[in-house]
Amino acid sequence: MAGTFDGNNTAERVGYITRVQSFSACHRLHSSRLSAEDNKRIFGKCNNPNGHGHNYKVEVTVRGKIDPVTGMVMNLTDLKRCIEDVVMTPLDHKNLDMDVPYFADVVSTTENVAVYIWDNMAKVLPPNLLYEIKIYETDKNVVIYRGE
Ligand SMILES: Nc1nc2c(c(=O)[nH]1)N=C([C@H](O)[C@H](O)COP(=O)(O)OP(=O)(O)OP(=O)(O)O)CN2
Ligand SMILES: [Zn+2]
Repeated sequence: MAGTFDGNNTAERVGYITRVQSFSACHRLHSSRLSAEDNKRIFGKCNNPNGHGHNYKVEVTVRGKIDPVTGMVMNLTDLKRCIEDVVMTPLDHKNLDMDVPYFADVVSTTENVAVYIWDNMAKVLPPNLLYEIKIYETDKNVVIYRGE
């Protein structure tokens, strides 16, 4: 009958789900490809030799079909475990430049932290599900990376 609600099970629906996680880390913005003068000029106070810290907030968003049986794009409990492995274990309470081998020669900007998280989340999630990594370095500095 026209207008009768038949649920949403006949149409394919796409949803976006996000898990939010915070971690604390310190870092220094410094490039081995730049002179000391250029590092100071470009990175300013963030080039302080002894570093500085942030309470980062990361939002991991996956995009996919809402399974008509489970009602889920993916189980958020599984997403939580992936974030624990990819974000919390390697990054929380760490010196990004010294404790995370990836950043030994990659400047630990929030853009590059987002790329690091993207690349490693993509390895542990089902194919083509990862949509966006959004990081709040501070309340005012926000970076989005979508794998491009
Ligand atoms: N493109 C980028 N620029 C900067 C990054 C970055 O990751 N990508 N990071 C920094 C520093 O890490 C720095 O800690 C940010 O400092 P600041 O802007 O001072 O942070 P606040 O939001 O706390 O600033 P206030 O305006 O003083 O509150 C710099 N640039
Ligand atoms: Zn910083």
